[in-house]
Amino acid sequence: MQANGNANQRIARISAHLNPNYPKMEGSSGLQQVSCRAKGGAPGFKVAILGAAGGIGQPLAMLMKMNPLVSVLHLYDVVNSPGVTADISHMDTGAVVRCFLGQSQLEDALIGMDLVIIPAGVPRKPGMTRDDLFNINAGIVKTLCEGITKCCPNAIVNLISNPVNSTVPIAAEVFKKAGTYDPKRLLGVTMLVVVRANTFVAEVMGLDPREVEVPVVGGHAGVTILPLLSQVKPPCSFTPEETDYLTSRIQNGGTEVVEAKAGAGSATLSMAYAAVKFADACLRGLRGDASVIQCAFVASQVTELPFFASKVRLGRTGIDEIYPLGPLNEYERVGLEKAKKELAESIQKGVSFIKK
Ligand SMILES: NC(=O)C1=CN([C@@H]2O[C@H](COP(=O)(O)OP(=O)(O)OC[C@H]3O[C@@H](n4cnc5c(N)ncnc54)[C@H](O)[C@@H]3O)[C@@H](O)[C@H]2O)C=CC1
Ligand SMILES: O=C([O-])CC(=O)C(=O)O
Repeated sequence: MQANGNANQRIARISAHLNPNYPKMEGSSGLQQVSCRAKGGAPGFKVAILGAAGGIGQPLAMLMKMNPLVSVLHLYDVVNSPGVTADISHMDTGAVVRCFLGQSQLEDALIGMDLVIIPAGVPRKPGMTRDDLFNINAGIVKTLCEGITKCCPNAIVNLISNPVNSTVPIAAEVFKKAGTYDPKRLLGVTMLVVVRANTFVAEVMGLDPREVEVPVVGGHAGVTILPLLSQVKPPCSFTPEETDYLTSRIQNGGTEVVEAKAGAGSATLSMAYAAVKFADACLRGLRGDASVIQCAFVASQVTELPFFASKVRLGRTGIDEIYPLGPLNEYERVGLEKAKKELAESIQKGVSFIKK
């Protein structure tokens, strides 16, 4: 009897981890869920993904479940998160996975998180700009960030939802309103353009993309995406034609995928890869690793604009240092002026959405 009692308690505990609605889910087999939870849980960080059932969210959840720095992984969405959680929780890696479904479970999803990754929102279709997503995604980001202010105001936030040039200022205003804003902890994820830039430069130069580092500064849409080809590592020199080709391909990489997917969304797999690369950098910073440097769209004094993407060093409390742009060539100086003009409007649009 005692043994059965303990076993039942274990099953209940396991099922509750998988879905906080347990035992409301009694119709489903508790035993089926026994295999869904790793024993104990590895030491590490607690990470929530908001929008976890989406095109980015699913592969992102899978890759975060594989990250040894993650001990607890909360998967939140307004639809389909139970299926994604059940699926991913069968992976025999250390992180414990928990499901959260619908607005009423948002706060539970966020309590105690160290890192919150937000890929919630609608993606582009051919013919749309990222800014065309503003009307829907601004409200989604606002609601999710209000949850963060209440439940994990000290978490690092990685914001993926587009238009990043406006959603990051929206998040900042929500946090300011709640009195929880710490600019060191809010990062717009621009890693995908860096990943693309490394790949495209490697292709042109006949290099291994893993050995190429291209700083990409500015923002995350069209001309606001400014690759600094004069600062590529290893040092490369490009003809004017190569510079034009690479700049344009990097700036339009998102559109290239949107068009190839022909109405079925935008980049999801490469984005999940980039998001995990970036989240891992944030977690290594939190752990105290030295010299963790990535590009991100952050509150910044690098230019006269209040937000700008450039290289940042990540540490125990988020951003430890924001690096200046370094020497630019004439092509990049012209690009910078164009980028700043569009960025200023997108930032203001985000700020006004909350301040209106
Ligand atoms: N920063 C970047 O480099 C990139 C950003 N994106 C952006 O990421 C966003 C998501 O893209 P996909 O995953 O392809 O879209 P998707 O439509 O496949 O997935 C979005 C998910 O968000 C969920 N969602 C909607 N409203 C929500 C809410 N209020 N709370 C929680 N979840 C909610 C949906 O249910 C869905 O599961 C888009 O805005 C897209 O433009 C996409 C690629 C790159
Ligand atoms: O292009 C889009 O809409 C999605 C995105 O931000 C990217 O792929 O860089």
